[in-house]
Amino acid sequence: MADPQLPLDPRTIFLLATLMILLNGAVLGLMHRSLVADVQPAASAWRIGTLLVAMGCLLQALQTWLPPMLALGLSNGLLLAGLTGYVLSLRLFDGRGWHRWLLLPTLFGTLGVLWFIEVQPDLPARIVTMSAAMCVILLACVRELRRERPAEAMTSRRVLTLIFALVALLTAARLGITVYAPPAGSNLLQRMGLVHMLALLVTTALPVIGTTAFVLMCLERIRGQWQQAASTDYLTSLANRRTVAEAGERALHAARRQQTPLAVAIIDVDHFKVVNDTWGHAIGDHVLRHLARLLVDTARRSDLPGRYGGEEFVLLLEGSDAGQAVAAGERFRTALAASPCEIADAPRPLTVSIGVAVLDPADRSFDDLLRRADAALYAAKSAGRDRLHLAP
Ligand SMILES: Nc1nc2c(ncn2[C@@H]2O[C@H](COP(=O)(O)OP(=O)(O)OP(=O)(O)O)[C@@H](O)[C@H]2O)c(=O)[nH]1
Repeated sequence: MADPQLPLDPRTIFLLATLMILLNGAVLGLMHRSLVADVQPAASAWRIGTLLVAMGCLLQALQTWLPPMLALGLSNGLLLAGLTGYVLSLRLFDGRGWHRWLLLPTLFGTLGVLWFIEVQPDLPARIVTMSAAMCVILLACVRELRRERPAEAMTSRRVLTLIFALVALLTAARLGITVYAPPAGSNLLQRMGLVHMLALLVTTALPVIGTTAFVLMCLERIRGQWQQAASTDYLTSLANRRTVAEAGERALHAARRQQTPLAVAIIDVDHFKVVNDTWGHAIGDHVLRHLARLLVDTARRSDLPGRYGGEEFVLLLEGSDAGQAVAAGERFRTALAASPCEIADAPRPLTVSIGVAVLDPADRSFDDLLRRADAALYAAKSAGRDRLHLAP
């Protein structure tokens, strides 16, 4: 029966919550196959967590018809285990795994609740135990969410952090109020105060709102992966041709505006066909990755190394004049001479030819600058390879 003092009957809240949580979990289940493989384990753990919370809510709703051990002990245990599923899900989302310490708050909370039902019936102590265990798990979720990768700033992740932090805060408030003004009687459903009611509402809303935020987090991860795939070269992970062209165009406008120098170097491996023909395409790929690593290692932080296609690399040198650009190219040639690539268990010397061009008032676009660097590269090849040429 509805308590006339309360705006909502707690049993109705629990039943509605169970339904909403199950529907929300079902949406996540339907989406499962559309998620990329690396977020699927996290999504599965989230779904299991959601299912456990839903079962916990259902038992809470049915508590007047069930023995207290079953209704309260099991439902509280299921709620805590479900929330632990969320911690595990967030760990899996970031590539971390299961840890047995994760089970401790659920064990402590469930055993505590059972103790204060069967051995020493005490409603305030039960609420304090359950709230304390919940707070620990919710704060563990906040902690996991705050370990954001710097390159992956996600709005949905911050929203989810806020949701978990808010529920933790309300649960802590419920704990505090229970300590200072313990509720009388033994049945919380019939004696629920406003803070208890609010904490209950927010806790039951958590799986619903949280699942939406979690789905958005998965989608943001997928979008990031697509952007990464579209802007980088699959073999070397360097910026691809399109990214370099876009960055080059932006750099050209900035250089014109700020009257700063800009240069570009095109680097081409000498006789690369021989590598492929002698050792096969896989070794050729290995050589290209070796060169890409060296290029990254020798470039300054402000330079953009990229793969322009085939055995051709490019280095965008913002703020570099002719002297600095030539020095950057020679630095790479020297590094390559000092680090021959390991092929078939032996170091094989490789050489490159480099064409460098510095921005000129006559260049109308980044393409013009590249064309001059390409002509300089051609001159370097024609002059016998293993050298750098600066475009006139
Ligand atoms: N392994 C591998 N080979 C590639 C890739 N892209 C292009 N190539 C090979 O790169 C070679 C380029 O050969 P060429 O254009 O004749 O140039 P080269 O042998 O380096 O000769 P020069 O540039 O004139 O010194 C070809 O054998 C291509 O098959 C790739 O992604 N992986």
